[in-house]
Amino acid sequence: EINTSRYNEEFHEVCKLGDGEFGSVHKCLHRLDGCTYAIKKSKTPVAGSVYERNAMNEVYAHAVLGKHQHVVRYYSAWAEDDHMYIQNEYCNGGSLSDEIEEKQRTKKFMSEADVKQILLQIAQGLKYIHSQNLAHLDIKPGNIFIHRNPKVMLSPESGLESCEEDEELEEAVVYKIGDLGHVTSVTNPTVDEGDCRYLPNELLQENFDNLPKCDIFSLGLTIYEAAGGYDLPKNGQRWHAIRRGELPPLRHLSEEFNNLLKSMVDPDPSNRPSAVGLTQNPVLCPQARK
Ligand SMILES: Cn1cc(CCO)c2c3c(c(-c4ccccc4Cl)cc21)C(=O)NC3=O
Repeated sequence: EINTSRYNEEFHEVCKLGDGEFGSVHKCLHRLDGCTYAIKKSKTPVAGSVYERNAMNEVYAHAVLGKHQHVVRYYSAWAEDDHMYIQNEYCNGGSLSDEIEEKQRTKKFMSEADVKQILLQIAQGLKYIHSQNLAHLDIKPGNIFIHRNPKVMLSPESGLESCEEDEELEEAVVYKIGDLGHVTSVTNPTVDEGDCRYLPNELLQENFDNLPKCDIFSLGLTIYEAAGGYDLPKNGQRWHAIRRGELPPLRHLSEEFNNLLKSMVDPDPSNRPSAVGLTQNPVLCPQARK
């Protein structure tokens, strides 16, 4: 028939998850496999525009970044009725931005242990993205999605606990890097920078020599904000002070953790830890995980 649409045929639209100038994202139930997905619907970008390149970057990046526990999984993308659709893994816990707003509303800070967990998990996601010679370039709370696994009670006699010693046990709360619309190659970048609140100065000066360290800078400010470092400035004196490495220490966090955050936003990218360095940093995990 004329109005056959893969979107409507294959999926039942449950609810809207968000929208913006990019288009809209819905929580959708796949009629056949019974699984829930997040599907972004956006207007077909004008051929040759930066929007088209971003749209293609996003799909290429997802295709290259197959399956990783800390990167939102991609399933499919298609075009129909003058729109583009991308079908991703649905994360049921909202975004880190939602969680930060919740903490600000209830006047509760995240504990140092909580923010260390987020930092370690996202560093693992960045380690994977950077190992594929890609950089994300838009790391921020709104692009980190949360998935909460049901509590699986493994009683010892059940023998269900992981038989493989080194099997990555499903974590109760999993943080995942999403929105790959700004992802670009580290070696021959076509940079369309993300949200200026989280970007290092060198990127705005169009110095693309060390894009992975731009992600580290953005992650540092993301964690600083999650730890209760108030809303970050978009410009002005405070914006420049942070880019001079002046990050006011957070009193409820340890000195060593404050120093780690400070090193992540160092004005000199070479002084910032790499994603690999972060995943091995004893401050984040006493027994440094692999
Ligand atoms: C606004 N919004 C809310 C959510 C659910 C969080 O609990 C969400 C998701 C995604 C995305 C998304 C971002 C960028 C590109 C494509 C998608 Cl589907 C947007 C999302 C995505 O890829 N997976 C999501 O769960």
